[in-house]
Amino acid sequence: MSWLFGYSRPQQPPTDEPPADGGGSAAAPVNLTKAEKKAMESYRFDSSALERAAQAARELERSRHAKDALELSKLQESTRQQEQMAKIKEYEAAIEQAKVDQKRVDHEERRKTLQEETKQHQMRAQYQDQLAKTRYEEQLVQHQRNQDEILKKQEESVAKQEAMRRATVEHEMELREKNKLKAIEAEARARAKADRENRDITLEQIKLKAAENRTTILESIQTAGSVIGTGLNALVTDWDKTLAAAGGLSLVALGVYTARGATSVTARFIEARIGKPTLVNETSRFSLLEAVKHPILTISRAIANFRKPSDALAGVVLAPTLEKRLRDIAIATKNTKVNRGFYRNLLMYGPPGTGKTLFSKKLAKHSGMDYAIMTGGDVAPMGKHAVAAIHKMFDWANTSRKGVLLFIDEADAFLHKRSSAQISEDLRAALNAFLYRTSDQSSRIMLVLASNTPQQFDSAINDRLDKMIEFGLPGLEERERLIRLYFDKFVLQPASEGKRRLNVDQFDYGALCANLAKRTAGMSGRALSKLGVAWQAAAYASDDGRLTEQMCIDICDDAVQDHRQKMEWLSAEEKTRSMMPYLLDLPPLDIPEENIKQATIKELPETKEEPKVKLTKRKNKEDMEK
Ligand SMILES: Nc1ncnc2c1ncn2[C@@H]1O[C@H](COP(=O)(O)OP(=O)(O)OP(=O)(O)O)[C@@H](O)[C@H]1O
Repeated sequence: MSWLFGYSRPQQPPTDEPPADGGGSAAAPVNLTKAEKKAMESYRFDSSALERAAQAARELERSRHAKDALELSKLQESTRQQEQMAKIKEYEAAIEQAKVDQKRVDHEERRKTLQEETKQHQMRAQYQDQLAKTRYEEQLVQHQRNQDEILKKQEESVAKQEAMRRATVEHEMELREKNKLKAIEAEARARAKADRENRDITLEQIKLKAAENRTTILESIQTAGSVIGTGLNALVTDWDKTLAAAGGLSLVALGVYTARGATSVTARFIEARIGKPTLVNETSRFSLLEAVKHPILTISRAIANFRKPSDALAGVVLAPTLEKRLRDIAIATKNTKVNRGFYRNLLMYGPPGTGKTLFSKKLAKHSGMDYAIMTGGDVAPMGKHAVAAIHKMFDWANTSRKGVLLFIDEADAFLHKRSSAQISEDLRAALNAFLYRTSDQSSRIMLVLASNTPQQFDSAINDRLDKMIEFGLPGLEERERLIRLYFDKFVLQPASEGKRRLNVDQFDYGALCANLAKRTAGMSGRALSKLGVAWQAAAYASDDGRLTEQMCIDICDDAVQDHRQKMEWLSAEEKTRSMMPYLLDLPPLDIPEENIKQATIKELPETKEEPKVKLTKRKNKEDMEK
């Protein structure tokens, strides 16, 4: 509409000239100054615009497009209004956005404050906690101190009471003693007085008794003398009677002595054959008593004995060099048996569970001998009966036709040095008896001693030994063979039989055994055999009776940990004594094999000196020094 009022047109500058239309009514005074004119201009109403508007309105009214123009102008106006509205909306949106931003900032600020507050709270709580802990600890210490004091006081009081009690008892005893003495004295005095008073009567009685005794004895002597005299007279006069009496007496004496000797010989003979001596724990020898007690076992043993002699090293896993030595010994022993030669005495030494007993049994079986196992530790508890038991055992062994391999486990327990202060009189006597029975080479008894500490043997025992064999802990290869052996025996065989509830997962058994061999460094053959038993037990214990590879590894790791714990429990002295110096400092599980077996026993001890242990192959010196 602006054009209506003439806004759209350029405004004409006010001119100084008078308007042409002769609007003379408003004609300006001619002689006005410029400032006056300007002041007047501001009060003047310019009607030309109105006139122009009226003119335009008239023209418009006359125009054919007046309506359209009006519509157009309305449209333009509404468009402009909408634009304004949109701008207002934009402004409002911007204001809302600003409010949201403000809120976010406020929220952020509040969150930070909250965080800070939480932190402060936490710190305060921690501090308070610390304070409480310190206070509690102080209280505990105080409490402990109080307890100690109470305990001390109690102890003192108990000690005082005890002292008082003892003093009372002593006093009581003293009084009792005094009373007793007084009573005895009074009694003695009374008796003396009574004796003194009855002296005459007593003397009379004694005299009468003595006279009676004398008469009785004289009469008996007279009677006996007359009887014997008559008998002797008759004997001397009759010579036949004399001879018969002498013969009878001699025969009676002979009969008594013969019966006594025969009874003891028969008893010893029967004892030696029927039962096994008390000292022998286990034997392969047939005995009547054992056959009655365990008939099935005896029959199965007898059947096994009739079979071909087994290999001495079957089922025994050892290092190749040791295996070769033992094979030579087995062959020599067998030939000795065949040729009825003299057996050689052996000493097997080394850590426990390395196969000493196992090999000895196999050796006896292989050579066709009987074996008998006794334990050195059984001798000491027998006390003074030990000597008789040792003699009995040797007597029993000597009666064997096949020959006996006498295996003495833990031999050091009773074959100690005689000079040792620890050895008792009974044990010394037992050792002497043993030395006496083994002084000569025997074609009946092969002595095999096993010990973890042979350095303690008496020198005379060392003198009796012909061969000494060291059984070391199994190396990597031997461990692998052992694990294979026991995995097969305790897991694969029962699983393949199918009779028992045992299944094994499918995996590479060989690889597993090799892996486990690496993990079990330092473990003995016995420990590895127990591993096999543990696998079997784990399979039976599982829900489906299935043994997995992981189970095998876990059980093995457990066993290794247990083994390490056991080794740590051993005192250093025990480790040295039991010839396991390489266990003084156990290597970590992943240490390579060659670094583990760093030490071996080099020298057997001299008789008097303490064992000399030489550590060789020190590859990881630092580890050992630790
Ligand atoms: N070298 C080995 N080969 C196969 N099995 C072995 C070996 N060493 C030990 N074992 C297993 O350990 C068990 C115990 O071994 P053995 O009784 O022979 O040991 P040891 O050396 O006599 O021990 P200790 O000194 O404690 O008497 C054996 O029955 C066997 O199952």
